[in-house]
Amino acid sequence: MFDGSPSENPVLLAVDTDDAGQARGIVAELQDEVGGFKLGLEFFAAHGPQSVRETAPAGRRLFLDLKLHDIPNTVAGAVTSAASACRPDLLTVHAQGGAAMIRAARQAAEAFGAARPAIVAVTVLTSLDDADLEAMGVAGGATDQVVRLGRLAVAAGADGLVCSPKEIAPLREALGPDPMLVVPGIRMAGDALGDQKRIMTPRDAMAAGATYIVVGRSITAAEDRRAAARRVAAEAGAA
Ligand SMILES: O=C(O)c1cc(=O)[nH]c(=O)n1[C@@H]1O[C@H](COP(=O)(O)O)[C@@H](O)[C@H]1O
Repeated sequence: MFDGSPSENPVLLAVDTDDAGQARGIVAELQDEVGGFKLGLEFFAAHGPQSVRETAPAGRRLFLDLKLHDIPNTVAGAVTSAASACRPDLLTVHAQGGAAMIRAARQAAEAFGAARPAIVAVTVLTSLDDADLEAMGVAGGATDQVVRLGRLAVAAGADGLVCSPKEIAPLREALGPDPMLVVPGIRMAGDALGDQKRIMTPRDAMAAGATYIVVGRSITAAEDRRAAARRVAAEAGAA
């Protein structure tokens, strides 16, 4: 299976668009600057799995971000369908789906043998802060909740976790060096936050122990995307 070992370039570029031509253009322009590409719900809902496969370049990681969150049987079926159709290296589920759901996702992935996708569990979205969690009945703040969900997800068979950069250190302390930590909520100094609330720079996130960083608008919204991608990759320590 995809082992998640960091290669020279830990930057996964989030290609968030419903325009297939634009997505292909971004991939063609930046495939030498990043370690892989994330295609998510916006693209998948518009164009489906075949187009995901056609857009992902060979030799780069494909992160299929569908954030599956349903009963175990349904998630297992969705993992099977998505893995067959798209052959992703990484596939997301929501940790809040619970242990049985994560176990079912992992079991479904195992059927693909050595080529199986890594199951990565999203803990607490980076667009939420402590007040948002409190409003949803989660007391104790984002860090506690991320560590709680992270322990549960890894014990249930998740290969890795999605967390904000703020929780990398507490997760490493709780779970050690093994779980793959896939980290969005990345901004270069001075960039607009947009809807993100728990953020850090590429340099700080990598120094804290991220395996991969997920970067979208800091690169895709830049006037010169290639230069922006190079700056992010250089900060992240890419060779
Ligand atoms: O699962 C994710 O990738 C994800 C989880 C999360 O908690 N926060 C988050 O921003 N993401 C994704 O990471 C990307 C961040 O994009 P930018 O904010 O443009 O860098 C988006 O594609 C989000 O879907």
